[in-house]
Amino acid sequence: MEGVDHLAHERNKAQFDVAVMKAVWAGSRDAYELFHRFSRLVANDPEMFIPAIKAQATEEQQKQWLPLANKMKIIGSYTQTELGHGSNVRGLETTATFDPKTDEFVLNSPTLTATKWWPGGLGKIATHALAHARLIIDDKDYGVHGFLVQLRSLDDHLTLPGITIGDIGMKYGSGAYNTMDNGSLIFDHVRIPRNQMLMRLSQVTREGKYVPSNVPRQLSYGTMVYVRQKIVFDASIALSRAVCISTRYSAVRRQFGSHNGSPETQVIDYKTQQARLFPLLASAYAIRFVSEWLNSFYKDLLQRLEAKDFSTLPEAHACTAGLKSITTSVAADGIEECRKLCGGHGYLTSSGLPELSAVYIPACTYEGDNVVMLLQVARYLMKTISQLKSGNKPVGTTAYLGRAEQLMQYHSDVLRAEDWLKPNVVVEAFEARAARMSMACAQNLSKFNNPEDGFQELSADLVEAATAHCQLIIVSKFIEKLQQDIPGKGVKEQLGVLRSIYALFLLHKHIGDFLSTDCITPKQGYLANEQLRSLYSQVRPNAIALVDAFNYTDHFLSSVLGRYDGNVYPKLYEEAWKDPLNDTSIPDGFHEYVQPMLKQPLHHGRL
Ligand SMILES: CCCCCCCC(=O)SCCNC(=O)CCNC(=O)[C@H](O)C(C)(C)COP(=O)(O)OP(=O)(O)OC[C@H]1O[C@@H](n2cnc3c(N)ncnc32)[C@H](O)[C@@H]1OP(=O)(O)O
Ligand SMILES: Cc1cc2nc3c(=O)[nH]c(=O)nc-3n(C[C@H](O)[C@H](O)[C@H](O)COP(=O)(O)OP(=O)(O)OC[C@H]3O[C@@H](n4cnc5c(N)ncnc54)[C@H](O)[C@@H]3O)c2cc1C
Repeated sequence: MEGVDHLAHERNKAQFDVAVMKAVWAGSRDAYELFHRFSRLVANDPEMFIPAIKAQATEEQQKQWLPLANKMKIIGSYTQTELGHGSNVRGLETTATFDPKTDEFVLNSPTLTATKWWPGGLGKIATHALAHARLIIDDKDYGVHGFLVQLRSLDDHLTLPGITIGDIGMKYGSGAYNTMDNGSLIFDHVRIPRNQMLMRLSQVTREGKYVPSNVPRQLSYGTMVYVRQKIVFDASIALSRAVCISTRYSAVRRQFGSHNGSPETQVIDYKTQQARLFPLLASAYAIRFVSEWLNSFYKDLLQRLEAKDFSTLPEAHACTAGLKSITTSVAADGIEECRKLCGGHGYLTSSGLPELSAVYIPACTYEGDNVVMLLQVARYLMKTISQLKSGNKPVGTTAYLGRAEQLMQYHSDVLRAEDWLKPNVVVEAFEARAARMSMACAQNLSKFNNPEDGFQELSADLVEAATAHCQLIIVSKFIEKLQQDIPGKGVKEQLGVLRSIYALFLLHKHIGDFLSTDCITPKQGYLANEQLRSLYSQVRPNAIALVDAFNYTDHFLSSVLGRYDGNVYPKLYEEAWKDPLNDTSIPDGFHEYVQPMLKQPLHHGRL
């Protein structure tokens, strides 16, 4: 019935102050930015074009281009990936050759695989590209740099001479990413003025002299680092949306369990449903808190870069790359699990889950393929370990590697299930696991004469070590979050339950790592799982309130299953009738194609 809150009985069970939890969830961002962030998932380009100009253009170039971009007088596309290269930026083939006679660069796509391919906005709407191309001066290749290129006339939007542009076609399912004109672009000797090479980091003089960057060349990758830390925040939005839908629906859905006419059992009360759903609920909170930390870490990096302090740049790259990888994988897999948690109705478009999945899953690929990103983390870990011998004391997120010797001797002293509720017990186990996995890789790498051969041979193990490292970061930041002052009745207690669920779920899922590195005993692993079950029972009465704390409107969720009022069945039925297929009783084509078959005479009893 309209206006009735079918989940009121669930909301009344809450054991904490929901208003405070809403503020904890929103953190430093207001509701607008939460919405704005998610809506940008499919409108990605101003997302990158403008930050890239800020990161790579001189003050003078920024003065010229930023006002135009900010006021949408030009529409830019971050045009890096090509048909033949996306992950390997240094392998890009587009060229920008300096012509000293005319003081111009000539942009060209020398091969088919040099075709720019994927950039958002490029296909139909962008008027300008921030094109990444190999800088060539006097036949010398100086590597990939950024160039601002006008693609279309600002009068009639037609493509300019030498520019061939198209959309790359339909993408995955009917998902919202088909509203994004990811495009293709071929340059045929297109000339641009020299001052349209972004020259904050390195320059080309009028005489054609290359002035190399006096800062780490990787700063030219700065926009990707910026977006990767944003993507971690986006992962918390996408996952929490799916968890909100499936939690509310799990409380509405009843199946089996009726005795003598009693109501059937709410599926949220099944331990299997809890074991699948509650770790995702905990993960949404975990990702939100690590994204807050990462955002502050990134802001600190920017301040340091302003002061030419590059000390945290390698760690910032490793953290943004690794956390982007881990959190997008968890969110993408979690959205699919939430669809399954909703049974058949989860597969309906009106559940909001298929669309959410279709629009979200490329996050595991764009802004850095998730495996390639974890390999970057692995390189960073191996480098950190190789520097231990020279007395280098790791700090920050690798500080635990400075205690690697001690961690190699670690054995968990967990005796009872509740010992796993102690944050220090958990962190030690996760540090020992991560340290031992990285040290084992470093040990094995040292057996190879050619370190690069070793790295390739061991890359699967290295990815697992990088995963362990990133999961340690997320667990640690969740624990740190709860060391802050958090007011409100029961709020910290509930977050403590989620923190333990997040960590012990990971321990259970990756029990092989913990056992094979001899960090814990099988018995201690069993006790962790025992404790998980008890934790799920503690979440159960608070589950609806914990997803209410995301503060999402029904409009934002766009899900019949995730409605705040839980009034699912009437609305499911109502939605179905909105489908144009139900505008007529007899479907199009029936008379032409089906009826003739039905009318066919029977021959000897056979059609
Ligand atoms: C809502 C959001 C919507 C987003 C829409 C999607 C938009 C996009 O997809 S835009 C295109 C994104 N493309 C990518 O992310 C490409 C991924 N590839 C890369 O970033 C690079 O090719 C990468 C890092 C894998 C390799 O770079 P490469 O220059 O070959 O470096 P590599 O040789 O591996 O490492 C050299 C050094 O640079 C360091 N380094 C590499 N990248 C970075 C970085 N970004 N910052 C700092 N240091 C870096 C390495 O750690 C290494 O350090 P050290 O020498 O100390 O070991
Ligand atoms: C929806 C969407 C939007 C995008 N928007 C943009 C945009 O706006 N601008 C832009 O420039 N680009 C954009 N891209 C492109 C995107 O950045 C690239 O697709 C992404 O970086 C992955 O690169 P790739 O396609 O070359 O994958 P590949 O690297 O070819 O990956 C293929 C497989 O090879 C593996 N692999 C690759 N290298 C290694 C290695 N060294 N070791 C082990 N395994 C490896 C990968 O793990 C993966 O399994 C977008 C892509 C998508 C899907």
